[in-house]
Amino acid sequence: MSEAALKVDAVTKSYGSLKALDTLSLAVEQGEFVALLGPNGAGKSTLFQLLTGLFVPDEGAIEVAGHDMRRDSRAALAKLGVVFQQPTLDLDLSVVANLKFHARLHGMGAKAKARIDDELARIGQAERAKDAARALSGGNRRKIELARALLHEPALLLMDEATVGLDPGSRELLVDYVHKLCAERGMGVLWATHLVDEAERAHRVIVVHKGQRIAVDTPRALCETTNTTSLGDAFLELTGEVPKKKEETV
Ligand SMILES: Nc1ncnc2c1ncn2[C@@H]1O[C@H](COP(=O)(O)OP(=O)(O)OP(=O)(O)O)[C@@H](O)[C@H]1O
Repeated sequence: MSEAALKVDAVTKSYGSLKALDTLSLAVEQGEFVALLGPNGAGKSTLFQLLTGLFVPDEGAIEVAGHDMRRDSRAALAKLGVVFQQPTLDLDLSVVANLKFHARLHGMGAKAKARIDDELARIGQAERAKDAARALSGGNRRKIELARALLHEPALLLMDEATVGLDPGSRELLVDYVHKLCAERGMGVLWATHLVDEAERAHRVIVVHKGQRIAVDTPRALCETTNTTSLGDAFLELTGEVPKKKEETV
């Protein structure tokens, strides 16, 4: 069997007496789109901080494409692409300069230019290459962040609430594009969200609540086991929390 894009084995992380993650295990196979669905405070951000090497787990292990995050973090991180919830482009730099900076961080050398041109063209942003990032809409900035995350051809793409703040059209486009990436490139995707409609087309959905994995299955199987007819109702049944379908303005 081929190597998993991601393996998380019984990971625990506490802040003082609060267990933000409690012996959480999950896997993402190559070419698989896995949605990590949980209400605010479920522990999704904490998990992503561990997956990106910002913090280490108190217990448990993480492997990216066969590389242990603790023992071989450089190799593990080289196989990882990330789009964070918070914008991370330098708005004063051009689109292409933002991407070149990332390419240098990954030591991409001479092949960087071709990879940048290719990813920008695929995501429909080639003609914006020389524009300042500041001149782009929120949806287009997110596309540039995604193109950047793909430059070094990661085995695993992490999307951390990556649609927050986007209009419904841009949200849908991003979800579609990432599904296509899984199918065409065989990349594993872990898509963290609190929005149930973004998880509906996932190959598998992992429901997390209060730091624990409470269910993992296909959307259809989650409905069957909870005797419900929609993923939203299954989520309510499993967590007791009313699911969110779209960004709510406060
Ligand atoms: N630095 C911290 N110090 C103390 N508690 C924290 C810290 N970061 C997170 N927590 C707590 O840990 C729990 C999990 O938080 P986390 O941010 O990982 O959840 P989340 O699912 O990503 O939610 P959100 O979408 O609101 O960020 C919450 O109860 C949160 O209050």
